[in-house]
Amino acid sequence: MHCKDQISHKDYQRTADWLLSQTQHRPKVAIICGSGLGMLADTLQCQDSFKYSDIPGFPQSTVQGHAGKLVFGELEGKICVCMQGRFHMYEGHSLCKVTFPVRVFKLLGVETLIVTNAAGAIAESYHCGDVMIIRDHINFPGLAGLNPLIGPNDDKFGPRFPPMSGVYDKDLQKLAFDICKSMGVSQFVQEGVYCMVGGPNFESVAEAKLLYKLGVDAVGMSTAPEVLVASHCGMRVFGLSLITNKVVKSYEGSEPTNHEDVLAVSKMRSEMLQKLISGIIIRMDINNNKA
Ligand SMILES: O=P(O)(O)O[C@@H]1C[C@H](O)[C@@H](CO)O1
Ligand code: HPA
Repeated sequence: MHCKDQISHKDYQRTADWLLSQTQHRPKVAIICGSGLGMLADTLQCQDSFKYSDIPGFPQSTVQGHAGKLVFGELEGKICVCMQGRFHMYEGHSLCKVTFPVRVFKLLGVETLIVTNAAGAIAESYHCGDVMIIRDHINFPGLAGLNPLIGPNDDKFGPRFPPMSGVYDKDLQKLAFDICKSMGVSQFVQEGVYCMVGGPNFESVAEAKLLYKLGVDAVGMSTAPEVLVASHCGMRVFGLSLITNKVVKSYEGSEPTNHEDVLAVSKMRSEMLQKLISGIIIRMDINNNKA
């Protein structure tokens, strides 16, 4: 079920070739926008934008706060492609579909993947509106055998047994910290472990307590499969979680989490995230090519 629709190299190539025929942009950086964070794409200049429904082979977004558009453009001369809306396992997509765009990006020539997500705080010291630089992840569905790399390995993308230690690029983490310092927002910045759960329900109190004991700092319903597939095919990866809610860890008197609050907090911090990600891309070491 994780990869019920086995996708062949030709399928990824067909989508990549179509995109290359529709835009002059040749991105080196791809950004996947989390819930309510799609406005990051608005910072791109000279945009070419494609609805997912118009892109051959692309899955469709079904979640509120995920616009369903692929936007190509420039940031101070650096060429980027931005997913305004990602695909989640809980929408019913197989993990091959969830991660389909990442392999298409690889074939477009992308070398660095930036992932963002909305996540709930498990760590006691985190507050709503904090930004967590992802140091590592726990891929719960992956540990249980729901993994996009299950099935015949495509050696053209990467090895059968890819390592997952050190996947989140340390230099980019340091750069992000430095930029936060220069923006004067260090007080909102955390560094920690993201845990992917399957969703779509938010956690029970007992599950939240379990995640706390496991050393999870923030929990969400995405990101790990995309990071896995990007790392498998040799991309550099950087990830940010926007803390949109405190996960309920007590049976006494806490408000339950809801998606509307998640979107409201994303909106509140969108400008800061836009500036941070633009700053990273502008100062990152990348080469650009035009078609
Ligand atoms: O796409 P992300 O991981 O940002 O979305 C999170 C997880 C759920 O899709 C949704 C819950 O509000 O936000
Ligand atoms: N749990 C899981 N996913 C989430 C949460 C949460 O509390 N907040 C935003 N995405």
